[in-house]
Amino acid sequence: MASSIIILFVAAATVFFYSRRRGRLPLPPGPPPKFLIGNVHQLLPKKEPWRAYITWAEIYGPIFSFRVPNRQFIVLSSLKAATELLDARATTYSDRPIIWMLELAKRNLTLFNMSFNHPYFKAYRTVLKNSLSTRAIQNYQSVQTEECRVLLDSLHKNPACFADHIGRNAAAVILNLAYGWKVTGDDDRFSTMMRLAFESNARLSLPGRWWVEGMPFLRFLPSWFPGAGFKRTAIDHGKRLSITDTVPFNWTKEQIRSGSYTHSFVSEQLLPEDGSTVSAQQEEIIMRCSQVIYAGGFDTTASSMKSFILAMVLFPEVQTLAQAEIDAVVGQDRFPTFGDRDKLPYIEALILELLRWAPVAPQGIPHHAMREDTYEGYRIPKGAVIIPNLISMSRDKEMYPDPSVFRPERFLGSSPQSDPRKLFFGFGRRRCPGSHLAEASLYHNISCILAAFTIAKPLDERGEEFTPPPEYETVGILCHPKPFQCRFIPRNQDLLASLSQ
Ligand code: HEM
Repeated sequence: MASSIIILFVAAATVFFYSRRRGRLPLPPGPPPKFLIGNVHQLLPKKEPWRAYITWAEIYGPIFSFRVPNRQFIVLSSLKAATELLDARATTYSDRPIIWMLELAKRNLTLFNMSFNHPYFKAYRTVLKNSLSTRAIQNYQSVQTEECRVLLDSLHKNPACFADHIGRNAAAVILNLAYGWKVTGDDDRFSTMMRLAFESNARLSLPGRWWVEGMPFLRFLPSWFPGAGFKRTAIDHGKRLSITDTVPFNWTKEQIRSGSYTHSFVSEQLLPEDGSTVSAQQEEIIMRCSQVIYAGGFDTTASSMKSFILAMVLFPEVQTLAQAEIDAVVGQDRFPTFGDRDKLPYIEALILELLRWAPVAPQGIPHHAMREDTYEGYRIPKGAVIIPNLISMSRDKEMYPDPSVFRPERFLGSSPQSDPRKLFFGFGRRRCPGSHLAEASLYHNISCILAAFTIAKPLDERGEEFTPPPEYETVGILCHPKPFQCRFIPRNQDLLASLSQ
């Protein structure tokens, strides 16, 4: 009896001592906060807090912290810190912070914002993992091939609007894949609806834009109250977003009912091969998955494709090597196909370099610490927002020497540099489920564009080439190259003529 009491006492003392010690650990270093507002005044420019993270990472190292106003942020700027925490301790770090504007808009059930503990979370991830696996996405190669031909034809006929053609291509592939919907023109009904919804979502989730994110008690203000306009904004945008829940999904259901439908993610899920009935709950999960396929796959792929065009303008020697590989393997009398992919290692390395050189989401998507943790002598408080600072990782000189140079050779040879897929598709249980589809789309579009055209610097009014500046703008959490000019010089007129046949 006495020995049990002693053991209990020692155990309790150890727990007490340990928790005290943990409590005493400091937060990671960071810029000194101001009394009430924290570091909000230093997160500039407001739309692009990741620019401040680059500077702070240089000053404070691979793990630093800041506060906005009473929300604690921890920023991970090295692959080591990100994988040791977000991958290796995934059960602690796979939640998402609450975005109050999305809560107010009643958008908390989309996968991007859904809590790791939500009963639907696992089901969502399983559906997406299975339907976007390397094997499953082969079903969509014909859609990607067909839409790539439309893209090449548009680039040939109207090269000045290349960014619009790229956007249309990304939307067309995703809408066809998700719902079996064929985009027909520039004012396509579903493309427009989804784009507007996407803009609403980006606006509501803009980091640093809304006071309520740092002072959640503001959400209790009645919407008529002076200064509570943010609540009305959330509700208005929420209505616009909710249309995308039902309209495309019900359209596909209607097509299935009529007996004439195109194979898509939704049709495949609603008509299981074993003939089993889909419950109302499963139907809701399928509907929400189809929505995140669009939300996750549209702007990301479009951004990467625009960065590819920019990279080819800025690094013509890479383009020459890539075209030489395509000519040697594929020849000049047909376009590359998915079947050629394994035989085009330089193109594969070019795609990896594209993911690294131009991170689509420079600050990733924030994670959330579900319990208190310690790392490298620092305390990570429960509830902290964890930012994977992908932009700084992409510029890590030890991992990627000469980081601003676009050099696919980094990923070739006997000692390739660190695989950027470990970073740029995210971490832990929130890792991007669309990575295989994204890479397949990039491969097909990039190899076909390089087979068809040489992308060249634009000409000024004197007919001389000039170099467009590599400038980026941020929309929500995603980055795009700012509009720039370039030329698409046809390499093979016969091949291009075959597109119109
Ligand atoms: C170049 C293309 C793409 C890039 C760079 C990219 C990158 C990312 C990143 C960094 C995350 C956050 C992971 C994390 O929280 O740690 C993410 C999440 C996600 N991505 Fe992608 N992605 C791309 C394409 C796609 C595509 C094509 C789809 C769908 C077809 C997709 C669907 C998603 C979804 C649904 C999530 C949320 C996962 C969750 O919260 O559990 N992405 N992506």
